[in-house]
Amino acid sequence: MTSILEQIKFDKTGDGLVPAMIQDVNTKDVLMLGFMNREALQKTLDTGKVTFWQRSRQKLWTKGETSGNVLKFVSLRINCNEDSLLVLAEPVGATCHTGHPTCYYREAEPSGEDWKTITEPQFDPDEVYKTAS
Ligand SMILES: N=c1c2ncn([C@@H]3O[C@H](COP(=O)(O)OP(=O)(O)OP(=O)(O)O)[C@@H](O)[C@H]3O)c2ncn1[C@@H]1O[C@H](COP(=O)(O)O)[C@@H](O)[C@H]1O
Ligand SMILES: [Mg+2]
Ligand SMILES: [Zn+2]
Repeated sequence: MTSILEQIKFDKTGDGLVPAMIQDVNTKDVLMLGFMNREALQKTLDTGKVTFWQRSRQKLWTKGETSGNVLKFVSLRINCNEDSLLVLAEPVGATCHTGHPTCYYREAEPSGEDWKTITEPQFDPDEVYKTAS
């Protein structure tokens, strides 16, 4: 096991997970937030593809395994308290399963009454995530 992993406080919330925010290394856009356990982070480091622990399915999930829209791992940052991660990555295609480049594609102003869509979808989700049946 890589020694940098030893410093990360995976046990804080009792589920062996830390939040992992993904940022585009070039544009600095915030792309998505997922959760990692040791195994997910080790796989990320080993393969160079950002991999999460998906809580509902209780399994490892390499982003892009269906869509091909992977996140190429570039580097890792840790916060002061060592209980969350910032992953710098190079996205291949749009990150969000809605087709938007980032999962954070809606914005509300302080005075606003609704969420405004601030990016354009880059693909049609029905095409990319064809329903298996
Ligand atoms: N592709 C995505 C995807 N891309 C980005 N995200 C973001 O990733 C976050 C974490 O994923 P999940 O919510 O699935 O994981 P979790 O929060 O641990 O578990 P639950 O919310 O399911 O309990 C989401 O909140 C989204 O903001 C995605 N969440 C889910 N998917 C699904 O993942 C599947 C595979 O897609 P690809 O990885 O692109 O091939 C498809 O079925 C997609 O619908
Ligand atoms: Mg979720
Ligand atoms: Zn999304």
